[in-house]
Amino acid sequence: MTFGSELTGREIAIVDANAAALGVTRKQLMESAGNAAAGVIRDVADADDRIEIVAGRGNNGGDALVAARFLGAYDCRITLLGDPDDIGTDIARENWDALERSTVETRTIGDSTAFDLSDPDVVVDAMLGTGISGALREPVATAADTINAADATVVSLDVPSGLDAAAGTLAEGAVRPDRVVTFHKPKPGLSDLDAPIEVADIGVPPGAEYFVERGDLLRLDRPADSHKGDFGEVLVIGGGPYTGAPALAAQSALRAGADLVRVAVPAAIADEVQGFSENLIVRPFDGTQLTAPAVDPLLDLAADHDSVVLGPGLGDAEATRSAVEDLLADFEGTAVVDADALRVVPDVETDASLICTPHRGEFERMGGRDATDWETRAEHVADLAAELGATLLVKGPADIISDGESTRVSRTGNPGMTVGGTGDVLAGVTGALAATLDPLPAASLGAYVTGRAGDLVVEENGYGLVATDLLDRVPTAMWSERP
Ligand SMILES: NC(=O)C1=CN([C@@H]2O[C@H](COP(=O)(O)OP(=O)(O)OC[C@H]3O[C@@H](n4cnc5c(N)ncnc54)[C@H](O)[C@@H]3O)[C@@H](O)[C@H]2O)[C@@H](O)CC1
Ligand SMILES: [K+]
Repeated sequence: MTFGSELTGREIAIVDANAAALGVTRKQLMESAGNAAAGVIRDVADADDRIEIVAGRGNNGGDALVAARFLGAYDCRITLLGDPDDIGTDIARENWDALERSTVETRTIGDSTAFDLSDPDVVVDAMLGTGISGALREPVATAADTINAADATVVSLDVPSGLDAAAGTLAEGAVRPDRVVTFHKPKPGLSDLDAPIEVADIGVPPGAEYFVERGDLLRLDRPADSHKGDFGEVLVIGGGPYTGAPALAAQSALRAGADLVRVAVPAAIADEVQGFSENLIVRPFDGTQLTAPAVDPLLDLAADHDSVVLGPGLGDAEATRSAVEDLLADFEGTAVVDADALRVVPDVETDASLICTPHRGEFERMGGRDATDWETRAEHVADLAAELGATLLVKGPADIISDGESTRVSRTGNPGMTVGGTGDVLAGVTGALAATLDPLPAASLGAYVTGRAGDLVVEENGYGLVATDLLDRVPTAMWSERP
């Protein structure tokens, strides 16, 4: 299991979009949800019972419209709260249209004063599901009061209307059901209810929570009222024997949306690094490579950033290795650790939250066990992540991401990306994402976005990709394919 045992509103949207990316449309899921709901309703209803289905204009209502088709043998009436023209989604509207052409009795009520129930035995509450926002508005509020006052068995679909599944709290006047049939997984707040809860399997494809897919992009948010600083400041520490790597990581962090990126490199190469781009803010430290005297000033600088990318181009000199060790030992923030800096991770005690980005060889040098198939390797990645207390992103044809508790697999990317420098791009992108997201989603999206950027390059140009090609595809991969 990769997501939690309960899904919040955003996670449901992610799983739903990932299911679509894996070939199972939301309409198919709605069909299964409606069918499962009808099964529970048949369970509570006698053959000659009168069933009132109260549907809202969102997909929660859509589920009930499907259920009504499966309940053709019953004396069943559907009430749509609001105007059919205002039905919020195509799939709910298609199901409404289908019902209207059928023999099922339908009516629409827009005005709360007109809401009534005709003494039903069973009421199906499908006014609001996980799409609720704020306090109950009319006509839902009055309908909920009427349903709560009715002498009928109330079955809520997915959640009782009025339960805010993001917060796990009940709005005032929420429906008080006798039974709940919830779809795919329990939602926060359901376990606090008195009513029995059934979880219906609606055919979400296995893998929708495991694979990192397009739906995961829904974790990215850039609201219109954003301020400078909301998307984080990133410090890249690298360079010495190599100059291009830290510059590439820093530019990638900028492309991935960080507000500000500083790149700390040895003074001897500062001009050369600056020469790669006028967008870079270079912060030199003394010397030709990272050594002990730079550690304290770098720790001070790092404390002012939301995340650090440590490693690109540092090289493997002994003095650098022990400086990296000292740096990590005293750092308490979030760091993406890449390249030669990875060597010290198994031996270092740190309070920092680390995201390590080894390729397979580096993973084995860190103590990870190899495997010929990626499913087994995924277990080994989880084992080492748990042992190290770090998040690992192990690069390969399928990137495996684990924090020891949850494991994800990203399948974007292509053989053209074995070229030098793509690892620096991944580290920079992940560093930018880690400035605002938790380590596991940051690393998962870092892998997905960098791989997808590489796929976009290859789709356009064919193979012969170089790492700098990825830079301007990073924003495209992040934003233009967001569901
Ligand atoms: N994987 C999924 O995401 C699936 C979701 N399904 C269903 O889809 C539901 C979510 O659908 P939607 O996202 O369309 O949202 P909902 O159907 O839960 O609610 C959206 C509607 O409620 C109105 N509304 C929101 N807050 C209100 C308030 N406080 N007072 C009165 N009206 C309010 C909105 O204007 C909108 O018309 C789930 O609960 C579930 O029943 C199922 O079809 C199966 C698959
Ligand atoms: K409901």
